[in-house]
Amino acid sequence: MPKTFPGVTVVDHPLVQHKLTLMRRTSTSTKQFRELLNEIGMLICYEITRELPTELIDIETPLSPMKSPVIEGKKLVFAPILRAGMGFLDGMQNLIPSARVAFIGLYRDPTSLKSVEYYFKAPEDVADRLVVVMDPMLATGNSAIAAVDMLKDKGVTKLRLMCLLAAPEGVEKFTKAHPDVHVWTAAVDDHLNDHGYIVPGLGDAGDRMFGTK
Ligand SMILES: O=P(O)(O)OC[C@H]1O[C@H](OP(=O)(O)OP(=O)(O)O)[C@H](O)[C@@H]1O
Ligand SMILES: O=c1cc[nH]c(=O)[nH]1
Ligand SMILES: [Mg+2]
Repeated sequence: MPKTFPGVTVVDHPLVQHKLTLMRRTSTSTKQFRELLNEIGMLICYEITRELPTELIDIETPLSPMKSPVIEGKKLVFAPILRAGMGFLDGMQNLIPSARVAFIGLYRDPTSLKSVEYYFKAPEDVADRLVVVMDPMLATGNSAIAAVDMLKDKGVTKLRLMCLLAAPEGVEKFTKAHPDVHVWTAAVDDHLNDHGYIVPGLGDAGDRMFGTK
């Protein structure tokens, strides 16, 4: 039985797991890595939005008028943590084009592993919306905790966290810091190494996406 973590949904759909295996491989190219992250992003977004409220609107089919459900995309904000969170954005915007976008600039200091803020830009009325924070990697949890702190400081109360890979240490720290924010991920791996990298993991997501190493 796979271990379960309170507050975390592991998206164990075979398509997601297959694509994640390809992403983990060292031999996967930068281009393939970006494409796979985008594709997995859409599949995880499908799960994250499963319980979004819908409203009935009046439409006409070729045969008859009817009331039919729609989601209120404008009430959503996608909030990628730069840089690696950008890898989810295209696919998610394809699924929900009317969602707003907030950019959260954070990097992880390689020695202290603390997150350092360098940019924040959100819609003015972000506090009235449901915000999906996106970052493929939840390692120590420091970046995701800081991102949610920044959004809560702006008055946001409805939040979800979307990742690709998490470490048990990061899951524990994040869910303790923000028990109200549910986490979706494709896997919770074994542990963090001495440099704060997820093992077995997939390496440095930002570097693999942008070819910076
Ligand atoms: O849970 P944490 O220990 O905070 O680690 C995870 C963070 O580290 C990586 O970003 P990084 O700082 O390498 O920036 P980048 O995305 O610009 O490469 C990753 O994309 C997360 O944001
Ligand atoms: O394993 C890790 C940890 C932090 N950031 C990454 O990109 N990968
Ligand atoms: Mg990085």
